Amino acid sequence: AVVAARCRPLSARPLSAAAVRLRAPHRPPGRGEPPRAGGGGRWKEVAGAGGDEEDEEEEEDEDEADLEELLGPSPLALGPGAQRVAVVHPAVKWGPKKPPLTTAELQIAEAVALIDTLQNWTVLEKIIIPTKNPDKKFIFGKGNFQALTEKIKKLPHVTAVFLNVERISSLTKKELEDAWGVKVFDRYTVVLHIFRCNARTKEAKLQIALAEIPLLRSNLKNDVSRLDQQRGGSRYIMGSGETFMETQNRILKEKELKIRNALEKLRRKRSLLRTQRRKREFPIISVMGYTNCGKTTLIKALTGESGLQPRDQLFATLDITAHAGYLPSHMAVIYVDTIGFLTDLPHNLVESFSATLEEVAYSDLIVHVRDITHPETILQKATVLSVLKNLNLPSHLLDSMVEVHNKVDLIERYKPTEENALAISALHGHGLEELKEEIEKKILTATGKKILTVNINLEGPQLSWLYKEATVQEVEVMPEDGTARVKVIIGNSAFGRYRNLFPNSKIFMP
Ligand SMILES: Nc1nc2c(ncn2[C@@H]2O[C@H](COP(=O)(O)OP(=O)(O)OP(=O)(O)O)[C@@H](O)[C@H]2O)c(=O)[nH]1
Ligand SMILES: [Mg+2]
Repeated sequence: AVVAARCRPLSARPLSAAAVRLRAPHRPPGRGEPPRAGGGGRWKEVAGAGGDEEDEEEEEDEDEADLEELLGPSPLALGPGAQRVAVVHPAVKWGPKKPPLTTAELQIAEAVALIDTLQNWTVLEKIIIPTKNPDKKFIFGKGNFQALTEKIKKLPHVTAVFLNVERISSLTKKELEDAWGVKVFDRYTVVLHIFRCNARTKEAKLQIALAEIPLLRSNLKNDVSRLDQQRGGSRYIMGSGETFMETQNRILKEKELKIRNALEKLRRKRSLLRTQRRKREFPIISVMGYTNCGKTTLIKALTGESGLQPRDQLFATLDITAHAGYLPSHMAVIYVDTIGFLTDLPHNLVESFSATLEEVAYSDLIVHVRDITHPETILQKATVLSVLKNLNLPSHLLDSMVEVHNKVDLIERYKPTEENALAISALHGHGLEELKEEIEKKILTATGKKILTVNINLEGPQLSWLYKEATVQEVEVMPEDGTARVKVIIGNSAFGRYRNLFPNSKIFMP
């Protein structure tokens, strides 16, 4: 079912609590102790980072006021109004600019999917227009542009044109709007609008505000050149010695700095969270993939967490969230849900979210989910891999990545062609046991943990030591001689210490 977020201006929505501290629902689990039995523990990121709570609260109130100012209504917000859209796709049919691995039809289908994501926007018309070089100012050749203009003018119900290019300059936008008599949006504006509709946490909102700065800057340039023409030269603001352009630029720069600082602050708290996760030694698994491939659905299936909301919508998830689950040997792990990728996602937008993605570098394993039913699944894979490559992740993370082919319930007798790929249906729960086994294998390698059985004397301190320092899975008591066989998951260093402390304990390696 489509549960699209209703788009309201930012200011109308209350700011959510800062998303920073990792806290289990009831009490924080001790080391090696799973977050909650049964595989459904919900991990929330909530305000405050521990330590001196009162000071923090005061500081937070101040921050809150600052943030509210930064996150005030944006001049670029498109507003909640309905739009009836003509999607225009400039198609390069030949030459070096022709995109590989896709067709104009598939590209326009994705553009339509982006528009469909917005609740009260509808696509009335899809137009593919050939062009040699979509990067040119007017995108189309003269003849094609005229034909297109006539076509658009004959569509009286259309209120906006979505020009499926990464970005158009505000000057071009204005000229096109004048020629067509309707609003014109590029991919950047549409994706930004979707992000704005879906942003829930402060961090996501700040990232969007940051992504807007380059747009505001280029708008400013045009406003100023228009003003200059109107005013015929008097460019200084009285007495300040600063031109209008300089003042506005300074204000933008200050705003950008404030946003970056606020983000930095949130991130510092997040790194604390990371240390906490590390301390508890829960392996971290980042679930990544193209938007709408089923990441959230998979995490929901793996953790049994009912609060997660997968949606048939692009960019449903904008915030990184952590969720606890269990592997077959009862090892507790944390799955991290991430923002989805998109081909030709405007560069600035990716950049503003890349700090969020940098978190991935701290995980122990990446699971790459693919929607194998999507006609562009190969292009999507290439996009995801190229973004991952640009994140400068440690090479062992890229090498150990688990590739998952999702939605196989929609294809009869699906068999992956890629070696090592696992076929699953996150929605129907097929293939999840095999996936968990595979994840466990890789996690054990990545974290240097071992699963082994040790023989202990029940009268000695071994058992309580193991409970404290490792994850105890099974205890089989031998009443006749007062010993027990204990199956544990244990890290390398703990294992070394165990051997030193209890040299006589018998160890059975698997
Ligand atoms: N048929 C089928 N549909 C699935 C499966 N997994 C996910 N879906 C559907 O695909 C859509 C997207 O699922 P999500 O889990 O929200 O995808 P996501 O990757 O988290 O998407 P974003 O957060 O928007 O990037 C939803 O409508 C899901 O019900 C599957 O195994 N089979
Ligand atoms: Mg999601």
